[in-house]
Amino acid sequence: MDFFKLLGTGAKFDKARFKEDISVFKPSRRVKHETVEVVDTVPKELDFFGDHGRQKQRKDNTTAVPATQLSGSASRYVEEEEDHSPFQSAEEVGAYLKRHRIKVTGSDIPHPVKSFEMLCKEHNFQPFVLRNLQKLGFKQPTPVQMQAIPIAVHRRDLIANAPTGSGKTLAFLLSILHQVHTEERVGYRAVVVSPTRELATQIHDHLRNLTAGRKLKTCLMTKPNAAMQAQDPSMRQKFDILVTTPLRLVHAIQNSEVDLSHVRTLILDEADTLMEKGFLEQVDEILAACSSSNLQISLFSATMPSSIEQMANTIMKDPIRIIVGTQNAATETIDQKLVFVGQETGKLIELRNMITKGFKPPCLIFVQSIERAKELFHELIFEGINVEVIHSERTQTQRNRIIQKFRSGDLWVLICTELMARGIDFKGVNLVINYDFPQSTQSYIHRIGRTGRAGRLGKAITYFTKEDAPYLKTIVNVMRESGCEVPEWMLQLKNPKKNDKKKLKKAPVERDSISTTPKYDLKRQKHRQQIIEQSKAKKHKEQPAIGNGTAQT
Ligand SMILES: Nc1ncnc2c1ncn2[C@@H]1O[C@H](COP(=O)(O)OP(=O)(O)OP(=O)(O)O)[C@@H](O)[C@H]1O
Repeated sequence: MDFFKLLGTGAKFDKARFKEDISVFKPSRRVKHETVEVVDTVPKELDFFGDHGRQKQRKDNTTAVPATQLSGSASRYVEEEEDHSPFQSAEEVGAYLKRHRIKVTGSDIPHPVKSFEMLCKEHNFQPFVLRNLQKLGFKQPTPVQMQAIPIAVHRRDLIANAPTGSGKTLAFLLSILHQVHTEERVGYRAVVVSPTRELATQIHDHLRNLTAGRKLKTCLMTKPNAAMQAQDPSMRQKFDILVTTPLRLVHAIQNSEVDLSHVRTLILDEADTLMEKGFLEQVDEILAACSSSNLQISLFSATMPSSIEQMANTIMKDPIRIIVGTQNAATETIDQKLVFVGQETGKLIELRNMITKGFKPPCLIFVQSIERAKELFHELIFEGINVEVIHSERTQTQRNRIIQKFRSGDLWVLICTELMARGIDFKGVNLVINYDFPQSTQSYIHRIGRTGRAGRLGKAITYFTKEDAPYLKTIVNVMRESGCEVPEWMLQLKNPKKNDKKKLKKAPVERDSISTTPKYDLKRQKHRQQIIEQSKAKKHKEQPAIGNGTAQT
């Protein structure tokens, strides 16, 4: 215990430096080659792989990611003089797509746009869209925006696979704005479905910024909003665009609180997760309620396994498919690192070691369960770090408050579960720690994708124990695909069997609890707790029945 306290005592934060760090929360077009501090801290006795297992130390402040690697998906953030004149030939289109690492397949593919101005000139976008984009600091479309928007304007079904933080949200929101603006106002005409309430709220906020100064009405489907529309059906006619989670929308459909018969655009954000068991039935119900024969469906995600694409094809008409960069890879601006920690206890040692040496907040720490999130929070709260924990057992108000605090820089470390792995856009996150090894490649890509967004540099560290070692190759593959340096011997590791991967996805690896309390004490605590609970239950049984014969607790 004292040993851990000792490790934690050095945790100090330089407020001035932190203020400087959070300035990157502001939108920026330029890749900032900030100093990326790599703290290579595996205690020697725990360094299973010795020096081989470490990435090359990087303490430079200029070429953390070589400029050449920033071509393609990240090139939009590097100021470059582009020719914005219309395309003259198919060859020119091909060369442009290649330069921005956009692969597009399908029939009759519309040309990409080179600039937001081209949306007005060639696709009749309203000038207010351009004005609002300028106000928000968006000057050049990102590769996914260049190609996805014209496809949507041509009302084609779309499957878009682009890296985390590459601007997929703006891609689908701009398409929606163009569509709804030109139509008669008869209620909801566009619906965006996203897997979590946090993400839906973020998308809705983004939408409100884009529609500022216009009469377009957007609705974030919440319980009170649904109840209001149930009480007063005339309200439904007033809204144009709906942003929602699947479950909330299905409730509203079942209670006849919404009318989706005029919906012409349906966006499934984080589509691969929405098309998985658990959400799929809800998505089916939503599709059935969007009864217009003219329905256009778009799927967006940073990960799109082929099985999901096949399933998606069954609900789409002649879709066009976009892949930006390498399919199902992590963003290239993230420096990824794997750290062997021996056993569970090694993780806390490693984390405290890093805190002691100093790191660059804001930092997100992912664990595999709510219980573990609570445990880790209890360990870190006494470290003098500004830390919070977020998971689905916290109330919505608490969750909103925590997210707000993390965005504003009041929180330095946020411990979270898978709830925060997808879509959430914290621009300035410097570091993601996978305290618990992710349960799938997709989870890894999305988790680490909370850093290195919009062309910024980021760092991701994944701890692993002996129990995780059989799955290591899945992460090694992602690292290699996204241009990270991986030692040859790691590449020689065996891929886990399909069945094992499935098993891991269903249930995480069993782990000892996160605690610095010796196991013996923990057992005693548990035993004491059991005795208390048994005596409570006994008392409860012995209580006389009251009133109608029901015992009150
Ligand atoms: N054209 C642009 N120029 C500059 N910044 C942009 C542009 N488009 C989007 N961004 C910014 O990039 C960041 C990431 O965008 P967004 O959240 O849409 O990423 P995403 O591709 O949906 O990521 P994820 O897969 O993690 O959900 C946001 O902060 C957004 O404001």
